[in-house]
Amino acid sequence: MRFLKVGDAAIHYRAIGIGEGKPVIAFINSLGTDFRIWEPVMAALGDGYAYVLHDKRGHGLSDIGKPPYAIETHADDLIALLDHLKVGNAVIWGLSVGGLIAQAVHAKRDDLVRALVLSNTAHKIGSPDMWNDRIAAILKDGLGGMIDPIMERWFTPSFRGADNAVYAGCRNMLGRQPVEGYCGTCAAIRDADYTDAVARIAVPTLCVVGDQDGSTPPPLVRSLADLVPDSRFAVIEGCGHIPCIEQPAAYAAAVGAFLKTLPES
Ligand SMILES: O=C(O)CC1=CCC(=O)O1
Repeated sequence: MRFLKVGDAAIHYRAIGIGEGKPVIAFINSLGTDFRIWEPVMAALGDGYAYVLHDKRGHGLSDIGKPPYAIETHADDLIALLDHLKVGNAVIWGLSVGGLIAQAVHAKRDDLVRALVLSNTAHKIGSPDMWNDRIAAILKDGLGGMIDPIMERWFTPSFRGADNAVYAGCRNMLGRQPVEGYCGTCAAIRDADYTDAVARIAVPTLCVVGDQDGSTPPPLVRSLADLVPDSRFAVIEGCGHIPCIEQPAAYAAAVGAFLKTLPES
């Protein structure tokens, strides 16, 4: 179990295969998840890559620090971790708010970024009213009442079966995130607008989305791809907002095909 103190927060992380000469992938999680969501994708991609995973502050085993956060604060946590691990030139693969954080990492430190995978994300997600309503409701009543509507955006109906133990585990994962940390990251999403910054992305970029994503639907992710110079766009079939859980094999295949096109680092 590894932690790195970054400012006021201990960040929980895992590093696999770093220093072995393999291309490095740094994953960034979505809202309300911890880094275990990447296990099926790492299994599908195999040991030809090195991996860096971390729990955003306010999530998983990381400290909560001082919410509300900014996307740039989340980006600084990953930047500190990559510097600590002496990793440069990594594929930064961000899911949902993780994609916003990936955009911020590129804007701040493009020397760290070999390529971007912007998954189920956008340059701007939702509206301030939507995020303020969600924050107010969760601070008042907790996450419990939000789990069902969030699950409807995360997963397709066929995945949300009562007998699907993985689905049950994902409900537990969301419901057990600290309210202050979850709302802290909601505020970061509310305040983020990378519309101008994404036009300056100068590394190979794949924008990818599930065909039934209820949080960042395909037309929104397509609009992100249209803003990023020379980006690629892919859709994962039979999939909601969390493809690393719902369709890990197809997701790893789509991103793996993109990674194989990258110039040698
Ligand atoms: O909670 C949702 O609707 C899904 C989501 C939005 C941003 C993020 O990271 O997850």
